[in-house]
Amino acid sequence: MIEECWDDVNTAQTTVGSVDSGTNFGRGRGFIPLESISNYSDSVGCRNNVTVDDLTSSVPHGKNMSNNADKRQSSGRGRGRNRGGRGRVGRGGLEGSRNDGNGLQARRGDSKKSGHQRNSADDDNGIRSQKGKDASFTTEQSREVYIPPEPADDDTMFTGGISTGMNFDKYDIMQVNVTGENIPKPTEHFKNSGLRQLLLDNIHKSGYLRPTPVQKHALPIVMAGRDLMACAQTGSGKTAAFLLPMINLLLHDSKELIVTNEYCEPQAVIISPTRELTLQIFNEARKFSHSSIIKTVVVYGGAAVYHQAQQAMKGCHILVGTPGRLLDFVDKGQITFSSLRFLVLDEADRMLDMGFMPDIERMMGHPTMVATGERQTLMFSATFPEDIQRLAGKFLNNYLFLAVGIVGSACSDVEQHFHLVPKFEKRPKLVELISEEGGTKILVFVQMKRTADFIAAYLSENDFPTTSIHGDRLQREREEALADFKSGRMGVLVATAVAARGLDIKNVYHVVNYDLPKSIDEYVHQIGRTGRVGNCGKATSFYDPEVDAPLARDLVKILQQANQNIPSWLEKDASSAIISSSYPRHGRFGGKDFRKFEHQKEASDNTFGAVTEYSYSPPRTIEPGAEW
Ligand SMILES: Nc1ncnc2c1ncn2[C@@H]1O[C@H](COP(=O)(O)OP(=O)(O)OP(=O)(O)O)[C@@H](O)[C@H]1O
Repeated sequence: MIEECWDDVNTAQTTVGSVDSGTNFGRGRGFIPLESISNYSDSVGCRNNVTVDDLTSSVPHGKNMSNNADKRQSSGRGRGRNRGGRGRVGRGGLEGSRNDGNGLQARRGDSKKSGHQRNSADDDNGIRSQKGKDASFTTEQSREVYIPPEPADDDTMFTGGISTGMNFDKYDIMQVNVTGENIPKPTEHFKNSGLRQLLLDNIHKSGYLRPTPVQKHALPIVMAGRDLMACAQTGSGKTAAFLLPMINLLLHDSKELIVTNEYCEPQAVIISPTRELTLQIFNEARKFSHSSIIKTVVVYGGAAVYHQAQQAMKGCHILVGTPGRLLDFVDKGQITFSSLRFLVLDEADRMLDMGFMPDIERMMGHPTMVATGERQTLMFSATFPEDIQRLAGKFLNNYLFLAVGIVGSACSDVEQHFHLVPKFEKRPKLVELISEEGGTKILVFVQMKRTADFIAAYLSENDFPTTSIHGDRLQREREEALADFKSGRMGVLVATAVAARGLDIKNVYHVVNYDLPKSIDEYVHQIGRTGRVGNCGKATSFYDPEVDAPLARDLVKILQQANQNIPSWLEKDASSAIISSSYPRHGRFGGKDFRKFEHQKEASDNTFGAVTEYSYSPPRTIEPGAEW
């Protein structure tokens, strides 16, 4: 596979950490001229053209398609130019691909060399192709050999996090439940948590003053060597909750790092569902282990395999990866699990759903995988449906279950608004909303990749600097889009579900669900991109009764739990809604550990070492609305 990639280097356009200069706001990198995707206006916002069904097919319908292709080729702007260029010089060129009229090429054909199907939906729209693996490994997308920029290695790595907001103190009154045997006591402060000085220094440099509830509980649990399934609301510091104690143990009880010319044996593997989240966790791990001997490597789809292999072959204690790319290295014997001490599934419910479970099972069943009980397995998410909890149980050993707040509930710092908007009125409504707010730091979620491009182009044409992120964009473009949004170069980011989970972006004040997701859990994650670490945020959702009615009941429940206003029309829809069979039916609001412990009721003294349930009830309920 590496040879294949080297071949790519010779034949395809090579990008080494490139950030193109772009042009003006709205017409810089990532800008697609609206005229080149004019048939999309039919699909997204106007009547008398294509239908929702059309939107779900792989290429758009409409007779303008070939014209658009021509325009795209000749316009020479934005992605059309890049892709045309790649097609010309890359192996196979444009063969086997067709233009989707959006400045993008819908890829067709096979990838027989790898046995993988070409499919770009590895982490898109919450649905992952069974065939796709981390499909970018072998897709046409990877023909641009992308080597990501070197990660920061100075003090700037400590400045990326979000500063705590006015509601940070309210974390202390959240209800926390820990169930399982022999529960360690929570720690109140970082300084007496038992973390090593190096970690305390890095925590301090990161601007953390006090641990969040999930950190207070997870730190001693992980440091005690226990397995953990943890659920805490979005933006409440789950990443540090597993990284800090893990790095502490890797340093405190250090073991020889095993690496040869052929393979590397990481001591901790962290798996997450999307590339950008994986990259973010990698940077967090580097930040917390800064100035230590800990080496961290990242592997994810869409970036050059040979480059990642080179990094891994230098040896790493911590390996962060997306499942597909990680498995590819494992299959080639370049990464083995023989020295594994920690296995972390971030966004664990997503990692264990139907899309990713086969990959996870393959890893868990790998001949080199260390058995449960001999490794520590940690699972974290803001949502943890009961049926997924049950599935997860087989990968854990006598674990503790930690729930901060109501499992699967939305962050109460996010003000949630709903507008009844039929699909043909969404576009003007979005422009109205964005105009009211001056077009800055607004994250817009859509369901379809092509909708993302269309809306991004449309907003750009209307002088709102906008970019997009979705599974059909090249990895370089995805990372640039995110960087542009983070830096404020682009005020609006239109995203599919690739950006729904985990991404931690400063100053996102407003999330707009242009399209509501199909599951309530994804809704919780999407609106959780704002209102993080005690900051207030706002989420506005366009509710199209024709499409979204099956979600109404769950939405009402989420709004009730977060003490939010519930529009009467939504309540009405909820009471009359027939739950669609396409909607997940699992116990979405399973608020507790599904396991039953003998003596669970009797154990109320919370004595260290003898407790089966540690429960702390706050003296008063949280009423976020009162302060807004
Ligand atoms: N104790 C703390 N004090 C101050 N800031 C913190 C603390 N812990 C974490 N943060 C910051 O809070 C932000 C959110 O953290 P993180 O991304 O880990 O949240 P999360 O719970 O994993 O969210 P999600 O469910 O969306 O993945 C980050 O910017 C992080 O740096």
